[in-house]
Amino acid sequence: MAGAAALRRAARSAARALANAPAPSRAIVLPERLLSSQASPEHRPRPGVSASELGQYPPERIRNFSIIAHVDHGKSTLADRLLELTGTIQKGHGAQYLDKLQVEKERGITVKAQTATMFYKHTVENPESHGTDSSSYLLNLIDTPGHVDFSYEVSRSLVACQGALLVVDAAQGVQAQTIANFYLAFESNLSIIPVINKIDQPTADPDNVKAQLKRLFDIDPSEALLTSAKTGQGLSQVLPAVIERIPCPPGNCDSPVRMLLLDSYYDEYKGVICHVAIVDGAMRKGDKISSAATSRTYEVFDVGIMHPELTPTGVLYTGQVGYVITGMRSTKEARIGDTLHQAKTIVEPLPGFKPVRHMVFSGVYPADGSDFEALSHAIEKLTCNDASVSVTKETSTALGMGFRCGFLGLLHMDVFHQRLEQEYGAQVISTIPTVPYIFEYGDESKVQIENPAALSFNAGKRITACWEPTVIATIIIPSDNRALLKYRLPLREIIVDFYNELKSITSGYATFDYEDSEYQKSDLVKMDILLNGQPVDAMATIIHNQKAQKVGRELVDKLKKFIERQMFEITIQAAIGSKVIARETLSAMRKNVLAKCYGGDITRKKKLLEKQKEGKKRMKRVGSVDIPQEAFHELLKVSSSK
Ligand SMILES: Nc1nc2c(ncn2[C@@H]2O[C@H](COP(=O)(O)OP(=O)(O)OP(=O)(O)O)[C@@H](O)[C@H]2O)c(=O)[nH]1
Repeated sequence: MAGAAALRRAARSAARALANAPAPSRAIVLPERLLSSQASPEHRPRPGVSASELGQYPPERIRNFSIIAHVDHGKSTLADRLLELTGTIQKGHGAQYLDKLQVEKERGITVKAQTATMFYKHTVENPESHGTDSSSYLLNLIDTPGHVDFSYEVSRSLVACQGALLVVDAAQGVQAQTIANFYLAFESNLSIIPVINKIDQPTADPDNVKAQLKRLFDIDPSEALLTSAKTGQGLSQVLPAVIERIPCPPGNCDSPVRMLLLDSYYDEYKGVICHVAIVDGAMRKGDKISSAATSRTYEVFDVGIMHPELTPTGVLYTGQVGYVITGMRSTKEARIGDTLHQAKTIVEPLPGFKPVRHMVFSGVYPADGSDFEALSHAIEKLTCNDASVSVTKETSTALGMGFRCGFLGLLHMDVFHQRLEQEYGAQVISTIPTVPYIFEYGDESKVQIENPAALSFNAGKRITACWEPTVIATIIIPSDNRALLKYRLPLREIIVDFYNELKSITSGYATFDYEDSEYQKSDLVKMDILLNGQPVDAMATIIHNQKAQKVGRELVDKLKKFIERQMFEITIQAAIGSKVIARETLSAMRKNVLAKCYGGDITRKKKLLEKQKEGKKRMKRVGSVDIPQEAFHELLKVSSSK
């Protein structure tokens, strides 16, 4: 930790040196009433922001910062309060302004990083005149997700920032993602402002949290701000600290324009909207800009800031963060991490982002086979708004045509499915998620297997070795003896239910985070599931050899519960190669659903038939056996852990 501390100090002094804004003597803290009453006139939202107005904010009057924290420590609530404080949004807009997606509102989690531009008047005492000096600042705030699956979003957001508010719950203290996020920010050389939030809670213990921050990150306790995003207490300290402790963005105002493409999404009416951070120069409406990745040139149709909705300004200057709309037809053209620059100039591309590593793969198929085109369209649209999913077409004997998708984790996969349903009305069946394994054949060729069905043990090739991905897991158990545990674990073991189990055995107290690590040699086998003797390719899994027997039995058992009895007997088997390791039989059903409709009530009969049809939509027919979607979902829980 000593090395880290020295690094940290060096980073901080470099950051201070970068901040060429004169160091104010002491900030005047805004009165608390500002937080509870209407925002003052200069902070009220304005209908638009003109180019000349934006021109009044050179880099030294700009601060770009992010809010990072462990899940639920209060990032989005704090972001809301800051937006209210600066008059960017009105009070009483409803919860979590920046969590815009339905899935975010329903789950109460942030999935997508969101940027908002605020205007803020900073007032400092002037010891010479014994009065006060005020200057206006443009602040770009990026609210980031807290869950480990979305740390890629966090690391991307940090590239556009020079500082971060590290929010820590005053009662829970430092948790696993606090550590992960601190290091993401620290490695990006950001100035870190610790914010101990939720001090209104009866169990709040800010002194203890300060001691943890000192011990783990060498943060001076006097640097910590104490806030309650709920009551407003202490919030007036936050923006003055942002101005004073975070350096302004670097960049050359006189160079041709060069910007980093931070994110992109597709809007039905406006087309592709790119979020950008201007590193050098200025971009104006009508300008021609080129992509360093594709060399394509586009005209700037619209440019502006997120205030917090898209607000056209006609221009963006050095250090500013905003949006640009060009003639891009698909987000495939808008590559995240790309450098956009003035057309016909040669520029040094910006470093961009580290490539996404997909941890979990799963097949996504239409619940109703005829809907493939609709699903294809929905996936294309959604991947436009979530570029961290990888998609390739695949065909399954059991499920027909579908897609193999790569995700950052299981929550990410879940959210993707939910968004497909909610935002695009797609009904999907997903297959058991798997991690990417590596297999070596006798001729020393290696393959990465993202779909267990694709692994062939007997196609004339002998498998000589296998490797599986591992992670370094950090677990914090804040009991009487607070402990930080670090383990290397196989990725497969943590992708399903591990977190829930950890929470349940620690009464909800343990927190968990992981980072990907190297591949490790392992003894793996492919297990097939057979229904009436037919292998269901979509249910094949790769599993540790010594667990195969137990998991096979559980899988077969589970399937028996989920597959409805049909007019004939069904045998359910788990097999490794030609060896059956578990077997169950589902006896034939005698009555059919319409048998209940005695008396010939036609409306009732129709209703029942419709209900049956609805149910069928979520079924997949394998051979002659109907399998409900839940069966696929439940299988993944069994096939992962234990
Ligand atoms: N008592 C108290 N509750 C707070 C405070 N700040 C936030 N909360 C509550 O804590 C919960 C989580 O807050 P969020 O702002 O959603 O947390 P988050 O860090 O953005 O969560 P993710 O986006 O999922 O990572 C919500 O129920 C908030 O109302 C606070 O200062 N005091």
